[in-house]
Amino acid sequence: MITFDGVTKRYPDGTVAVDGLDLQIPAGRITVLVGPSGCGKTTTLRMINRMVEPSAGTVRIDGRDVREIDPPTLRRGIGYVIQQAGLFPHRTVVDNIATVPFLLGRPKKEARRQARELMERVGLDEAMADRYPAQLSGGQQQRVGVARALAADPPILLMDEPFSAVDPIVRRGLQDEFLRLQAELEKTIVFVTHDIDEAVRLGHRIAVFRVGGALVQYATPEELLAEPAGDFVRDFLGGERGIRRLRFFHELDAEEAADR
Ligand SMILES: Nc1ncnc2c1ncn2[C@@H]1O[C@H](COP(=O)(O)OP(=O)(O)OP(=O)(O)O)[C@@H](O)[C@H]1O
Repeated sequence: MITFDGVTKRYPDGTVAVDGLDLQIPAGRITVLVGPSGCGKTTTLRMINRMVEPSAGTVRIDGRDVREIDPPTLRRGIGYVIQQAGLFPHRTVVDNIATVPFLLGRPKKEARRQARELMERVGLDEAMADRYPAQLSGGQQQRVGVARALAADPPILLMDEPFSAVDPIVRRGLQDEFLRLQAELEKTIVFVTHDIDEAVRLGHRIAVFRVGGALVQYATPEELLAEPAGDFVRDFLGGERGIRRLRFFHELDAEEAADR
């Protein structure tokens, strides 16, 4: 469990990016942070792995204040995936994925073998292994980014708009693959997006923020769609809320039917 307790981030220029945040992020589930541009989603995410330090309040992982853990140790247990994947351009796909195991001193052969296994897990053809990032499509690059973040088998994964740079059809494929993978791995995932459809599709819980860094609602997708907390959330869900709701329950029915 990741806990934010009265967390505020004020940048040196006075911008309050996150304001008095109390939030409990459950282990083993997908929690989505959603809201308009500049509402503090990325800042919130980065306070978990100490890329950003809070101005006030405490972030804890399983009860332990993250300030007590030095950043390299902390980050070994936290995978991080960003938009545009952030791959090393001069390393092959397989070596990009094996980066962290290499750093941890695992033998190269073993790390590469594991990287190939991960490629399969995230749906990448093994023929891609020796290519360089520039020789891949945007969707393939994102898959490499996810595989790389999983390589050290961290219990926590932070994902900042990981699927935003690809077209809607590819994005849908990545989301499906991601849900399948998460059902297997049960990581604690914190996922940032500004796309409410993506939030509803992926999140077990959704935290809706507004500009100024205030959390306006924290709920399951069902609760959010059925009872948006006020005009801001209602407007953010948009006029198509009824359609989204139908689609959401329709997908849920389909999944349950498939489970039977
Ligand atoms: N290093 C910084 N110095 C000053 N202000 C910053 C810094 N980083 C972010 N901000 C400001 O803090 C606020 C929140 O930014 P943040 O990136 O957390 O929002 P976001 O919700 O992730 O936005 P987006 O969806 O556009 O990425 C914004 O007003 C932003 O301009």
